[in-house]
Amino acid sequence: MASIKFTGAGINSFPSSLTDSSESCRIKFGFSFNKGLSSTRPNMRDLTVTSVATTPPVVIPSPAIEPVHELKLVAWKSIQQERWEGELVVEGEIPLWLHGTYLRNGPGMWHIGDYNFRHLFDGYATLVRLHFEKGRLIAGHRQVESEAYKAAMKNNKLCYREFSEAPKPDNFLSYVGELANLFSGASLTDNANTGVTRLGDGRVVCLTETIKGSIEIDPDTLETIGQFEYTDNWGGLIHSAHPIVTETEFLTLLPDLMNPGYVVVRMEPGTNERKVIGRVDCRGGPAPGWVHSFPVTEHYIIVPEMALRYCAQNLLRAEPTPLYKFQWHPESKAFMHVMCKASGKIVTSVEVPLYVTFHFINAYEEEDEDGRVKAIVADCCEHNADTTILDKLRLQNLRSFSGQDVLPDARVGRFRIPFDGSPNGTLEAALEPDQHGRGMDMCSINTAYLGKKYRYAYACGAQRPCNFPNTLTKIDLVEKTAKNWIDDGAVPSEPFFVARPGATKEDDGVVISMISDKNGEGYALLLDGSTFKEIARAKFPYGLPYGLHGCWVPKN
Ligand SMILES: CC(=O)/C=C/C=C(C)/C=C/C1=C(C)CCCC1(C)C
Ligand SMILES: CC(/C=C/C=O)=C\C=C\C=O
Ligand SMILES: [Fe+2]
Repeated sequence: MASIKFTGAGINSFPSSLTDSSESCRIKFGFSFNKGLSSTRPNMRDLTVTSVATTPPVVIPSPAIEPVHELKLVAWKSIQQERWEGELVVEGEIPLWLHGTYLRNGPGMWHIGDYNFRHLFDGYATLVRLHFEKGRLIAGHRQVESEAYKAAMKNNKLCYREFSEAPKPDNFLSYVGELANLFSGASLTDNANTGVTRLGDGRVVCLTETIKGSIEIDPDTLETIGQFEYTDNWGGLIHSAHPIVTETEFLTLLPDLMNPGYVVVRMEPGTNERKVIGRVDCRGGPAPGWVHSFPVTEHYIIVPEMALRYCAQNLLRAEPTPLYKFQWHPESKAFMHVMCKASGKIVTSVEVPLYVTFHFINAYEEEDEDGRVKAIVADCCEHNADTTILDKLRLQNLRSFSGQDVLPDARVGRFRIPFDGSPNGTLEAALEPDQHGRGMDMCSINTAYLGKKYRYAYACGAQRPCNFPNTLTKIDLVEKTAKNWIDDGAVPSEPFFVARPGATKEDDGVVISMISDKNGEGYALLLDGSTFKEIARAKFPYGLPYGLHGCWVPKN
């Protein structure tokens, strides 16, 4: 394995035409869809119901390997049927101004037949939709029909490389073929299971870390429209799972594994063409740090270089390592680079304390009394430079909570990146982590404050003991306090803030989350953005898987 080397300009330099793959293997998937449907592509309208009672769930046969402590919680269990839609009964009051659709994406099916996936991030994407109108709530979910998902259904086996799972080669020749496919990108998954975003032009795209896993969907029917194809010649295989998307642009980072660095690209609404803003070379090695997300300010793009780095050898392995496709290189140090958005020039690059993060929360520029930028502040959900969080997200760990407090501590990590030429930046907790139970991930802000000085962040926190963040928390970065919401034994998904139209206060709006409760059921929850008190909830016909990230599609 060690003798295999990447050749060419970089893993992100292969032409995208080579990354496409056919549905090479076809057999039936190991469970049936809704009753009465003969086709594997049922029409969404056939499934629409007006009352939750009319759609009995189709139950999937139990997985072959049962968890040690069987929980009723369904957050980590595969979705029970491919799709559903119906109106939910609302307890409490949905504000009449809330008009639009909240979409949430995330891994929702973790098995193929009787083969069980290992890691949370391996699951096939399940989209959930909450449509709010005139105080009513229509909900639905549907699987994203990626090539990886469709091939698994047809062949009853894994056909593409997922986050931790890889197809098993039958013999040495197919192993060599598999390696070739890895270099060309053909074997990488397009399972767009991380998030969903609404582009400035209104198109809605599901995303993951592989570029081919950018899939356009219809926000009304949740139907898969097809692969979102980037028409530039940049090609490339991987990008950040969390682009920065506004009404005027789509910004993302393309890690270059061959010549360690990151290319920063921008795409305008109405186009599929990414244009290069600039490039930053890594200061540590041997490979770029993992960039699941990155922050921006009004004038700068911050490129994080984490010591948890992509690892060519681990990319080639069929069996997962404790750090999956990554390796921890504390000796290589950690850095934050600041690129000017207008010129693409690196204005400063500082060494920072070691850190581990999936999610940046926000960043802003700090000015001196003459209005000159003196520093950048960038906040993230920081796991105390402890990489074990990745392994804690293995399904076996998530499914086997025994009452022990096994969730590693996390905090709001605040970087300060000085502009005075100092070689170092700082990283400190922005508030006492006990305020949010030392759990911290899956964050959102009022998007009107993106890149600007802000006060509030919403995230999942912890009430200990726990094995996963189990509260919703509203962080006040000025008062350095948190308000926490909990339903004992439940797992809430990412709290998503939607501002009230016309609001002038940062926290004037609602927070949407979906809860998987201890009885195996689930409900949509609305909290008041300011008081953080419940204003409405609506039970789903059956509990849904955890899910990851969401977006808001306003109705004009
Ligand atoms: C769900 C989530 O948050 C992250 C998903 C990450 C994925 C699917 C990463 C996939 C990858 C490969 C299949 C090979 C190349 C590296 C990497 C991008 C990690
Ligand atoms: C759910 C999660 C971390 C929780 C830890 O406390 C990370 C998800 C990352 C991908 O979006
Ligand atoms: Fe994420």
